[in-house]
Amino acid sequence: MSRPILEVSGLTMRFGGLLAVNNVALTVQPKQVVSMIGPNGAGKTTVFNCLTGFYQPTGGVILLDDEPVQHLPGHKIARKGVVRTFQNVRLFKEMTAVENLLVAQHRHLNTNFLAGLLKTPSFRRSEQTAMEYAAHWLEQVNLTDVANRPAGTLAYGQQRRLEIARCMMTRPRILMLDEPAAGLNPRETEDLKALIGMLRHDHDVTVLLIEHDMKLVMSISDHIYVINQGTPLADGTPEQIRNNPDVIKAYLGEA
Ligand SMILES: Nc1ncnc2c1ncn2[C@@H]1O[C@H](COP(=O)(O)OP(=O)(O)OP(=O)(O)O)[C@@H](O)[C@H]1O
Repeated sequence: MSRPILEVSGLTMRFGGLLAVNNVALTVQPKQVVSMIGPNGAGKTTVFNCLTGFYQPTGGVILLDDEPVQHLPGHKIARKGVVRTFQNVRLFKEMTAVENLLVAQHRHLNTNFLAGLLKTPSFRRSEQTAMEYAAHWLEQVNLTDVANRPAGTLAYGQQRRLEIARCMMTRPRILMLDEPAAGLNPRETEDLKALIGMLRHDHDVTVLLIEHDMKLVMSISDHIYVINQGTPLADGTPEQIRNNPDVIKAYLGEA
């Protein structure tokens, strides 16, 4: 097996008297789809917030390609290729779908002020490349037809796909999706599943998923971590998790 792209040990996050994340460990191999499940308030989003530098964890080690990153701010972690979506869609609603993708591209653009003012050939080339890349991703997520519509007017499932495309504009290595199927109908969830599979197979992306839709989790994950009240309860393949008595009792029994 290759070296883990992400290895988390002893991750702990305390908010005053509340231990929201207690000694969580995760090992993620490149190109895997790894899911985190657990009831509401289990601490899953807090783990995401620690992994993306939004919170500085109270304790623990986060290794990205063997390099400790638990002390780094969010923008530095993003630069290392870790990007995420949020539970609630966070698009620029007044901007068109394609504009939403172009704003994510700024790091790869030639943003030299003078070059932009003078519209130098290299600036134009970099603008052209950004536009082509945005068109590519709109096509990949099947949104070419609505490229010029304000993002806020798109159907919910389309907005979710646009968010993923926006993440992909930054050429991530790890894509973290927080409840991407929430609010989707069964067909949109199937589209999402196909999209995640395509990202992994065609774009070498590693996917970390928080999701309550057990059918999706079971069908797409290589490995699943179960968290309960901030504490790891079990981890394993979908088959192992499906047959784990503690998990059945705590979660799957009601699904
Ligand atoms: N910034 C914060 N300050 C104080 N408490 C917080 C903060 N963020 C999260 N919590 C608390 O930490 C616990 C874990 O919350 P978290 O959102 O991580 O759970 P979750 O598993 O993602 O839940 P859900 O499935 O509902 O999204 C909750 O009790 C929550 O109220």
